[in-house]
Amino acid sequence: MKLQLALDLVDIAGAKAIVAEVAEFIDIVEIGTPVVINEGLHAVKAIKDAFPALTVLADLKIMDAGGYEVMKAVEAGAGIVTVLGVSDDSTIRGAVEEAKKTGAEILVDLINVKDLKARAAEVDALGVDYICVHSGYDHQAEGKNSFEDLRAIKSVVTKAKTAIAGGIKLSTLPEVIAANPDLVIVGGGITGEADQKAAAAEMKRLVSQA
Ligand SMILES: O=C(CO)[C@H](O)[C@H](O)COP(=O)(O)O
Repeated sequence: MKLQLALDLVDIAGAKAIVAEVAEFIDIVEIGTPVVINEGLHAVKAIKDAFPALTVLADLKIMDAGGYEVMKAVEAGAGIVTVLGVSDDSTIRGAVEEAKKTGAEILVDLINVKDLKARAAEVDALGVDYICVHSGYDHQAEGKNSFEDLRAIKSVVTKAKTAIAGGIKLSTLPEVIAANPDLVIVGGGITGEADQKAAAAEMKRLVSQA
């Protein structure tokens, strides 16, 4: 089981500072959608240049032009790029085809998908690398999480790795780990802590035991 740090509410300098603190405890660093909106793909390049050993995930939440947008993110240094599960199959196919040219990976984010099991099975058949259940900030504000959703998609996904994101904290991590995802994505559960290094270290310890 791997641990991904999601960086959403920082600029490039802030992202570098946090990653420098916790790099030894994370497998993947996510340049979150708000960071890409603010800074562009320069943020992906800056983090990959500064931390070449880390896989950088570009959370572009692609909805159209999958091949082209994946190409640009990979050029910037992304090893994983996100595409929305609600996008058309042709968009996901284009993203997968482009990623395969360079060995990059595609994570499909099922945020706002209504029939999770059906879409997860369809997306799995398209050859994506990760399928992620996700309660975004707006859903978290309504008190939702994706723990049950993870169990649901794990019953139908046979090829892709599974991932979970959205409001995961140290206190809820054991419940997440019990559902056995391949990848746990944590943003505020690390970045919002006074001691980010200690939070990341403890999360890594728990995830590594699974
Ligand atoms: O993609 C995102 C929001 O759309 C976040 O990166 C993801 O939800 C993880 O962050 P947090 O743990 O703070 O919820």
